[in-house]
Amino acid sequence: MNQLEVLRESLGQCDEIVLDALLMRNRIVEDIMAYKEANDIPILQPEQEAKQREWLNRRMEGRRHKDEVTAVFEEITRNSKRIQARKLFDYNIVLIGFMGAGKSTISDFLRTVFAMEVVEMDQIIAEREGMSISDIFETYGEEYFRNLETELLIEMQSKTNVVISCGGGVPMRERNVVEMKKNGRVVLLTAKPETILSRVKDNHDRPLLEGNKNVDFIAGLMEKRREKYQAAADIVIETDGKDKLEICEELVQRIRTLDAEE
Ligand SMILES: Nc1ncnc2c1ncn2[C@@H]1O[C@H](COP(=O)(O)OP(=O)(O)OP(=O)(O)O)[C@@H](O)[C@H]1O
Ligand SMILES: O=C(O)C1=C[C@@H](O)[C@@H](O)[C@H](O)C1
Ligand SMILES: [Mg+2]
Repeated sequence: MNQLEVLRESLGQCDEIVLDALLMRNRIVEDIMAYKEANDIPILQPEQEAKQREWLNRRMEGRRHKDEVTAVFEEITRNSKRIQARKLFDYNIVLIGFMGAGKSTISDFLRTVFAMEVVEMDQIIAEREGMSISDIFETYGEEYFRNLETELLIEMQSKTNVVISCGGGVPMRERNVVEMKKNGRVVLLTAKPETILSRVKDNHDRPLLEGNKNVDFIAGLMEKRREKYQAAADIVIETDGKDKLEICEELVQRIRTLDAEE
């Protein structure tokens, strides 16, 4: 063997070690999940990720290829999260609820902890149409917009492990509820009108609430929608006084219970 062949042989041996270590690591990730489930330990423990990052920083301090190694570990972490998510849900999570209930906040947190893809329905529809939701309503009318919502829900049925953050009016159409349930668990996030007001009062991106930022208006609109929201929901989570970690942990545990019952 010439020197090049020797070096390639060594590289191949390194790849074997990396491959075995990755397979072993993935098995351990699954074992940790199973242990948490069997012992009723919280599934979400974001402090673990921080500890692993600190460990890597310490180990790579002042060493060559720190950025490259860090990038590999980031990808490993992302994949571990995806393995966990796939073990927990083999369907989509559909978040519904009143404006300010926390659909986007919880979607974003689920993306952070489980590396799940997030579909913000309003945002995707606005991007695809090349105009804001208000402009779509004005130009083509509400029926056109509602049809786009239905089509997007149907499109999502071919995917799994996606978090769908619905526009506020999505569950008002019965057909939409039928479509979202075909490959999704529907989670209704609720909050008291006072909580909603405190969350949305300084924001101007919610046309329905502009000029209506008071508890009476919010309570009235919420009551009008309550029945349809409740009817659509597989799970209802009250969010008042809870942070996003508590809400996501509750979501995971309630979904597990629901799956176990079926
Ligand atoms: N559990 C929570 N505790 C405290 N603040 C929260 C909580 N959930 C959301 N918020 C805050 O409330 C505001 C509204 O939340 P978010 O945008 O997630 O609501 P949404 O349901 O997506 O609303 P919309 O239907 O209008 O899109 C944000 O500023 C967010 O930071
Ligand atoms: O509650 C609603 O009917 C709506 C809420 C927003 O998310 C947008 O989807 C649109 O403004 C309609
Ligand atoms: Mg939102």
